[in-house]
Amino acid sequence: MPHLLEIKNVRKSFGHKVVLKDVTFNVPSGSIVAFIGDNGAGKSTTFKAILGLIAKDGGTVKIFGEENIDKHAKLKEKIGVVFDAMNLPAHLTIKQLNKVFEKLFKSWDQAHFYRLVHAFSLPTDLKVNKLSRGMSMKLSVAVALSHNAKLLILDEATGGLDPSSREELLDELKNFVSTSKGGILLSSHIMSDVEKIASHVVFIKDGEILLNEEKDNIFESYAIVDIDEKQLTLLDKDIVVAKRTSGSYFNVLISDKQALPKGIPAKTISMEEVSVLLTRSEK
Ligand SMILES: Nc1ncnc2c1ncn2[C@@H]1O[C@H](COP(=O)(O)OP(=O)(O)OP(=O)(O)O)[C@@H](O)[C@H]1O
Repeated sequence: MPHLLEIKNVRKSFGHKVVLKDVTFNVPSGSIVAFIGDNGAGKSTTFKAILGLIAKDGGTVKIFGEENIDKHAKLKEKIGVVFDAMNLPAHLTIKQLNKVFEKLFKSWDQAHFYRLVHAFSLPTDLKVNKLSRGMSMKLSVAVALSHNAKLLILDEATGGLDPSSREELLDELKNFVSTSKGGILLSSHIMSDVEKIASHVVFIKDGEILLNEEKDNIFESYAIVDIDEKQLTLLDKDIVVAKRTSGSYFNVLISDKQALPKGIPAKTISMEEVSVLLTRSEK
């Protein structure tokens, strides 16, 4: 079975600025892939290239095995999208929106939509332009989750939400994947969210994928070691994922703690530390 989403060697430049360099990764069914990178790393540009909102310079994007999803209206409905600045009709209330989406989507699930609206504590009689930023975000996610999508593409969907709303939303995303066998690609700067729900993590820096790995594998096999130059020479180069100089020491992310030479202790790691080390690593 093809992956829900396959991105292969996608390239994009704006003028002379190369923004995406051979970006390659997949979203398998049943997975939640966290797309992580600093501001300006290329996450939104990748999302736009996936959705055909910008023309890519090269590479392929396959959604549900199809390269030109635009030609398949039925399949397009199976994608739920949440972008930072969503344009939901400003002068409609949630109740009115429900009616619009009922007509727009063949598989609109009103009961599910209202369940989410209540779970997210959203007011049904307030116009969209009177909702707070966090409320609008939750509404966008409720919409994306209510038309029987198989693939969700969420750009910063939990940013700006209070901790309890984030928890609620993450639970709904997990619920979506386990009940629909769908998949989610989400970008996030909140590493605690990534630790909680991601099955895979893809790190991007300056338009280049630095690491594409199953999350559990990172916690089981990866480690960060603080070592001096002499110890660095003892490390098997194949296990060095990223390296950063810190005074006379090196912080090194390695992919196999079993392969560490004796006497070099491995620290337990958090996704936050992995992310910082990867994004600040030297070439
Ligand atoms: N239309 C455009 N024209 C020129 N440069 C652009 C355009 N869109 C994006 N860029 C540049 O591409 C790079 C990647 O931007 P992108 O929005 O993809 O980053 P991001 O990873 O989503 O960042 P953030 O975490 O801040 O949302 C940035 O350097 C940005 O300035």
